[in-house]
Amino acid sequence: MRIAVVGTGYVGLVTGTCFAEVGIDVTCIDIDEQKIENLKKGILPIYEPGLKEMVLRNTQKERLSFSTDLASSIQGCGCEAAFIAVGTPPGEDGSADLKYVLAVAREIGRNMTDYMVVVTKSTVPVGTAQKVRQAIEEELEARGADIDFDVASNPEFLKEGAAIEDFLKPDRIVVGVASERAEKVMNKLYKPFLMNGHPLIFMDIPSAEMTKYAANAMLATKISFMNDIANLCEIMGADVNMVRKGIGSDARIGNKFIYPGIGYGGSCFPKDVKALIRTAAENGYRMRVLQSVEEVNESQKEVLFNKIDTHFKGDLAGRTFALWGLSFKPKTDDMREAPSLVIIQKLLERGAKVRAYDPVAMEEARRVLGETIEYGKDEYEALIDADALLLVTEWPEFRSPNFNVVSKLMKERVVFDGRNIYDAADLREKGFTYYGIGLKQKEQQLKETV
Ligand SMILES: NC(=O)C1=CN([C@@H]2O[C@H](COP(=O)(O)OP(=O)(O)OC[C@H]3O[C@@H](n4cnc5c(N)ncnc54)[C@H](O)[C@@H]3O)[C@@H](O)[C@H]2O)C=CC1
Ligand SMILES: O=C(O)[C@H]1O[C@H](OP(=O)(O)OP(=O)(O)OC[C@H]2O[C@@H](n3ccc(=O)[nH]c3=O)[C@H](O)[C@@H]2O)[C@H](O)[C@@H](O)[C@@H]1O
Repeated sequence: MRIAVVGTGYVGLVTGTCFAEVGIDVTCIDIDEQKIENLKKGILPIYEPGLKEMVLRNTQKERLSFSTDLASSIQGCGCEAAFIAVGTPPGEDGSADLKYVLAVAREIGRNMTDYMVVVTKSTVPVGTAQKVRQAIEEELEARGADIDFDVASNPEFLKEGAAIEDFLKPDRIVVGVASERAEKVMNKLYKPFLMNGHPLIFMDIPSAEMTKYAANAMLATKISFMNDIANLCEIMGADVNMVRKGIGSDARIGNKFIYPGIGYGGSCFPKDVKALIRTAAENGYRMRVLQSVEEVNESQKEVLFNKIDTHFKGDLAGRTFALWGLSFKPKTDDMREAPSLVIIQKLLERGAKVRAYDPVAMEEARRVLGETIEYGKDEYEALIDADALLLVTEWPEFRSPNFNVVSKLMKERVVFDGRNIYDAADLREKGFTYYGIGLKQKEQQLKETV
């Protein structure tokens, strides 16, 4: 079986490589010539655990190849499906910008020679597959070509940092189709991934498109809800870690995705929540819950900075802050909508200095932040003479540092833990002033004043 995957970013590259891994012949296509040249040499554009080895293995076995030429990847080569996996960034009004998706659809229409299923893998609003169909039909008509084709919607649910595992062993695969022929092709493609009993759920195309937004919106809602609860815990003298365990053991609620923190980031939750709100507004409906989800998230990104500002009584100019973790979450180099960016910007605005360390995102951070901050060679170097440590991304290597070394390196022993990964009592015993998210700050303050 042969397929083409257009767009070799986080989703396209993982999708193409995982399909190749199960024996399908895949061509990954991108308009970025440098990216394709690098991929041909085994240099990956992104950091994703296990991906490089898998790319190399499958290119060596000649099941996976890279090209900038979409035409030759779909013409007369028995290509049964073309996946569109390009970006759908937010436009100015929050709606998903479909120009990249539709540009690919048009190119497919200009070049296809035989029946194929054109699959939208990108996250796109309801109605997009229909627009893809129309774009292809217009191009075929302009060519005077009478070629049968189908469109399908196959949203992707992988998480960065665990993308391969998520793709190979998905909780479910959702496919929206409008014909039996398309269903057959998609069934054949995904059969190898169904060995573990995970369901392949076929549905109509609009429902598949909506499923993706509903999933991300629900996950974002869980996070904002917990952040709201965490903030209230702090005010009332409760401990959100206890509350999290208390509610998470109810199977109806579940113990996953209820960790409070400094707001959700990344390329998807922020943009997809905005896009769904926008879609609803365009159709005369107000997504009241999601508007609040977004509002809570925006203010949550400032929570750590506000704690810092309060602790230092507004006197931040000239101080040095060590920041551990720059990427929006561990195991990725992705800096898109990372809460670290908000914290850094606020500290710099107040005349403070930031020295950061991240195991893999420093190159990407340099691209975004330039030399506005300093970069440590490792987590300990970032701490030298720092007024406080800010734990921003919970990379495994930050979980149990040697706090004796930490305290010797720092000017002041203050820790602001944006992910609640440290034991508050233990750190306080070691002489640190410790701030987490939603912890018993009130009781602590009371104790301190007695
Ligand atoms: N990043 C993630 O974890 C997930 C992303 N998604 C969705 O998947 C889509 C892609 O996201 P990412 O992979 O993160 O994007 P990305 O920005 O990492 O990659 C997109 C790629 O498409 C290429 N491209 C743009 N126009 C093209 C064209 N005309 N022809 C060929 N290539 C073209 C770009 O050069 C880039 O390499 C988005 O809609 C996103 O919402 C869905 C699930 C997970
Ligand atoms: O559509 C997408 O692109 C993807 O978006 C998310 O994946 P991702 O953004 O890679 O990362 P997550 O692990 O979901 O984390 C998102 C954000 O939520 C935060 N988060 C997550 C979980 C939690 O309990 N608390 C919390 O604050 C993380 O720190 C991070 O900033 C979804 O989890 C994927 O299913 C989806 O495919």
